[in-house]
Amino acid sequence: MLLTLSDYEAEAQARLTKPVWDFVTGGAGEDGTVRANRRAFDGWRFRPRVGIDVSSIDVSTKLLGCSWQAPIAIAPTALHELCARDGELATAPAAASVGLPFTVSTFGSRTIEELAASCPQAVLWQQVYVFKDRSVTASLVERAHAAGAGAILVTVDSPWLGRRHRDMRGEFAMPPGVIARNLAASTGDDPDIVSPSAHSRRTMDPSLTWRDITWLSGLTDLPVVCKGVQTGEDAVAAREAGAAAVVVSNHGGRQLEGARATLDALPEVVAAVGPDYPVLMDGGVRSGRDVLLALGLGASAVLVGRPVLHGLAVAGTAGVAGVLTTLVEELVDAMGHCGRTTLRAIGHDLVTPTLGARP
Ligand SMILES: Cc1cc2nc3c(=O)[nH]c(=O)nc-3n(C[C@H](O)[C@H](O)[C@H](O)COP(=O)(O)O)c2cc1C
Ligand SMILES: CCCCC(=O)C(=O)O
Repeated sequence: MLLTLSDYEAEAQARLTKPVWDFVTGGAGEDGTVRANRRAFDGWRFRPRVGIDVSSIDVSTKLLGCSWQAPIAIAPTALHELCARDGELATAPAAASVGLPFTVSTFGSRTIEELAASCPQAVLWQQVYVFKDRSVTASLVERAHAAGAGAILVTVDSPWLGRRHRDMRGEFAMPPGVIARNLAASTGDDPDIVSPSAHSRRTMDPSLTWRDITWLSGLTDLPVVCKGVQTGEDAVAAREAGAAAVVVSNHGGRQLEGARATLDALPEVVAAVGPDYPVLMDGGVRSGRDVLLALGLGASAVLVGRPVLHGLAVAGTAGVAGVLTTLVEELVDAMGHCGRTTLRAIGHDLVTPTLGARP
């Protein structure tokens, strides 16, 4: 029975080849930060209130110029065709049916134009990297705008891709026929991503600074969101560079082994930018209760990465819709039991450190 996101994960593992499973699941080094992201949620418990009418619960929100049915978006992950034949073409209708934004990766196996045409109801965001060749980044932004995207997420944690031991030991190579078509539409040819790590060394720009974010913000009227911020200082710098929001993210533990859990970094970031600036987070969110803890610690919304790929591998569109619906239903359930009927009613008083879990 597919009751929880762990059920989808186990079923996905049974369906994917080992190299693809390792690529999706793995992180930098020995996966220490991947585990930290998950464990951090165990460090917090709820302080439920009772005596409050919870017969009607509204988890919808307005953020970054669009309406969301719940404070959850799909994080950008490369190449959905690794997990399902139609790739992102299967993901977009699931996001649209649940009413949540879908961030298309630079390395999407389908172009943002194809996705916008095939699923006009979907709220699509475009993730970009700052490439050495700035014209490729600018082209991604321009195409996203023309395709009707709602926001640009610029990933700032990737001078190159992290040292991912699982992929290095398994000598991961992209399966033949899996093509980064979204990037290809901006470079004009099929980018050689057989080794993602080698491709990143050739193309991603390690000289990226906040000046580049200012440049990027000047290219578009769309909200620009900085993804990959892990400190209060950098959140303030992102805001000064023109970002409309930040995503507290360590790239799902795939970049710096030893980075702290994102849930642990979140309160510092929220304190630095104040309550009126949108702070999103991702990394290890695997239930609606996790979503609620993140909101209690100050997040405006969360993104989910791997669980969407698990849903895709299990049952395409229906699988992704199942994963997203589960998260929303669990969030509503937990809010009711906590005596909270709207997102506005969620504050730091909702959470308390787990006794014995923290020094
Ligand atoms: C297979 C895979 C591919 C990813 N590709 C990208 C990408 O192309 N761009 C990006 O900014 N982040 C990428 N990420 C990171 C996700 O956007 C997100 O930060 C992370 O998956 C969140 O953690 P979670 O998987 O625990 O939810 C990728 C993550 C995975 C697992
Ligand atoms: C082919 C690009 C892979 C991207 C990726 O793995 C990541 O951003 O984590």
